[in-house]
Amino acid sequence: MTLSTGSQSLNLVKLALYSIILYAIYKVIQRLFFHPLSRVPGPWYAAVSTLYEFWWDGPKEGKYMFKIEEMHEKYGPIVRINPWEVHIDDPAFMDVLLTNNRMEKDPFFYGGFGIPNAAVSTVSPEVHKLRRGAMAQFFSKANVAKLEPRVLSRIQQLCKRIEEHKKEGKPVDISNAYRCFATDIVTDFAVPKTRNFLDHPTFNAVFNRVVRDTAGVINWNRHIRFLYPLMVNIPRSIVTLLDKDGSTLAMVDNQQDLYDQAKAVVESTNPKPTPTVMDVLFKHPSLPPKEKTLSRMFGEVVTVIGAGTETTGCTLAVLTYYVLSTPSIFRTLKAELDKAAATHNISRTQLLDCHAVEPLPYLQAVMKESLRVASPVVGRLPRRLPGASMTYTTPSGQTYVLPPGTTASMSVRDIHFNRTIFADPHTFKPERWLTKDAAELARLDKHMVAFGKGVRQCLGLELAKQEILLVAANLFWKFDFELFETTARDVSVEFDFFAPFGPSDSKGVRVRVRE
Ligand code: HEM
Repeated sequence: MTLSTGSQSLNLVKLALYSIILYAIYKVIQRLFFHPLSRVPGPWYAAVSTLYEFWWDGPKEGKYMFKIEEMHEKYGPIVRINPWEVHIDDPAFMDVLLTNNRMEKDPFFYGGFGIPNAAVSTVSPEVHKLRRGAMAQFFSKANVAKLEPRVLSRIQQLCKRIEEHKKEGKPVDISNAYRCFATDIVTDFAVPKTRNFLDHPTFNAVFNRVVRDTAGVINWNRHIRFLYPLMVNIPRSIVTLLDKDGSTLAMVDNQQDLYDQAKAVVESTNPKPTPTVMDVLFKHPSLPPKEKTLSRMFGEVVTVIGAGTETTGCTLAVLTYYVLSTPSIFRTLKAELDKAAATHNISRTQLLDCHAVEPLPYLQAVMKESLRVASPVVGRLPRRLPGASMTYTTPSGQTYVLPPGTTASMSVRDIHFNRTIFADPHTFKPERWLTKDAAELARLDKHMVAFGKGVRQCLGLELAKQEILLVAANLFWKFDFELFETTARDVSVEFDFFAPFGPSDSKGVRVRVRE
C-alpha cells in the first residue's frame, strides 16, 4: 500500500465515523424535539434510543418494569419508555388498548420471543386470526372438559409423590412440583413427546432453572436478534467448551428438543395414539402450506409449552403460599372442600372432580385472587394501531393524541395492583370476590386481566383454570400442609422475563405435610 492510498483509506474511515456521529446527533435531536411523541413526558435518555431499556432488561436482568414504575411515579400515567413506545398506567385505557380487534402486536417487543411466526407474536390481526383459529377448537371449554381425566390422573400422581415425601418426613418442593405437573399435562396433549417430569426425584429442579434462564434470553434477544436462532444452530461441542456450569448446555438442549418435536410434527412421526394439538394444527384444512413449515410448528411448540407451564405453576405456587400463610383462609377453604366432598359422596381415596369443585365460591375466589396477585404474565403488552390515532386523556384532563402506528403498552400487574380498582391491593383477600354487590363484582371481574383481553387473550385459559381449581381443591382437601422455610420473598417478583421470576437464591414455595 502506498502512502497516498493509506491516507485515503484513513480519510474514508474518518468520513464514515463523522457520518455516524452526525446521524446519531440528528436522531437524538429529531426524537427529542421533532418526533410526534416528543410531548409525552419521560426521561430524555429513554426517548432517544433503546439503550436505556436494553441496559435494565438485559445486563440488569428484567428490571425495566421497575424503572417504568419509577417513571410513572415521577411523570404521571403516560410515559415515553423508548423512542416509539408509550406506557400507560391507567385502567381507563384498558379497553382502548386490549379489546380493539384491529390492533397489531409490536414487532420489536414480541420479536424478543424469537418465534416471529407463532400466533402469540404475530403482528397482523388477520394472520393472527388464521393461526389462532386453527388451534382454538382444541382449547374450547368443551374440549378442555374432555381432558379432565388426564388432569386428574396427573393429580393422582402428584398426590402419590407428596405421600412419599410425607412418609420420608421430607419437605415438598411444591413450586417445582406444580411446574412439572403443568409441563406433563401440556406436553401430553399438545406435542409429540410427553415429558413425564412428575416422577423426577427432585421435581426436575434443573429443568425449572432452564425455563427461567431461557425466559431471561427474551430481553436480550429483543435487542440482539440472533440469540435464540443461535441456540438451535450452534454445535453442541462448542457450547460444551464454553459452558462452565452446564446451564447454557441445558438451555441449548431444551431448545433442540423443542425443535425435534416440531420436526416430528412435520415429518408425521408422532408416536402417540391420539393426535396432539400440533398434529391438528399441521393438518388443518384452513391453513395454506406456507403456514405449515417447520419454523411455524417450532414457534407453536415453543409457545404452547412455554405459555402452558410457568404461568400455571407460578399461580399455584402463589396460591399455596397465601392459603398456608393465612390460617383463616386455609380453614375456610378446607371447610368448603370437606362439605363438597360430603355432598358429592366422594371418599378420601377418590379425587374431587370439576363437577364438585367448579361451583365452589370460596375456591373460585381463591383462584381469582391468586391470578390477580401472581399476574403470571407480568411484562407489558404493547400494541399499535395502524392507520388511525389513539387518544389518551389523563385523569387530570390532559389529552395526548398518539399518531397512527404508535406503540402503546399497559401492564397487567399495574391494573391488578391499582388501588382505585382493588382496595388494599397488596393484601391477598379472596373475600373481595365474594361481594354481594353485582356492579362491584362486575367491575372487579372486568379488571382481572391475568389472561389478557380481547382477541389476543390467552388461548389456554380454560385449561389453566381447570388445572388450578382441581389441583388446589384436591391438595388442600387431602393434605394438612404447612409452609417449610418459605416467606413472602419466595413469591416476590424480582425479574420480568415476560413471566415473573423471584430472587435467584429462592427455593420457591416448599411445604411439609403435618401428621
Ligand atoms: C395461569 C395460567 C395462564 C396465564 C395467566 C396466561 C396468560 C396469558 C396471557 C396474558 C396471554 C396474552 C399475551 C399477550 O397479549 O401477548 C396468553 C397468551 C397465550 N396463552 Fe396463556 N396463560 C396461562 C396458561 C396457558 C396455558 C395452560 C396454555 C396452553 C396450554 C396457554 C397458551 C397460550 C397461548 C397459545 C397464547 C397465545 C394466544 C394468542 O396469541 O392468540 N396459556 N396467556
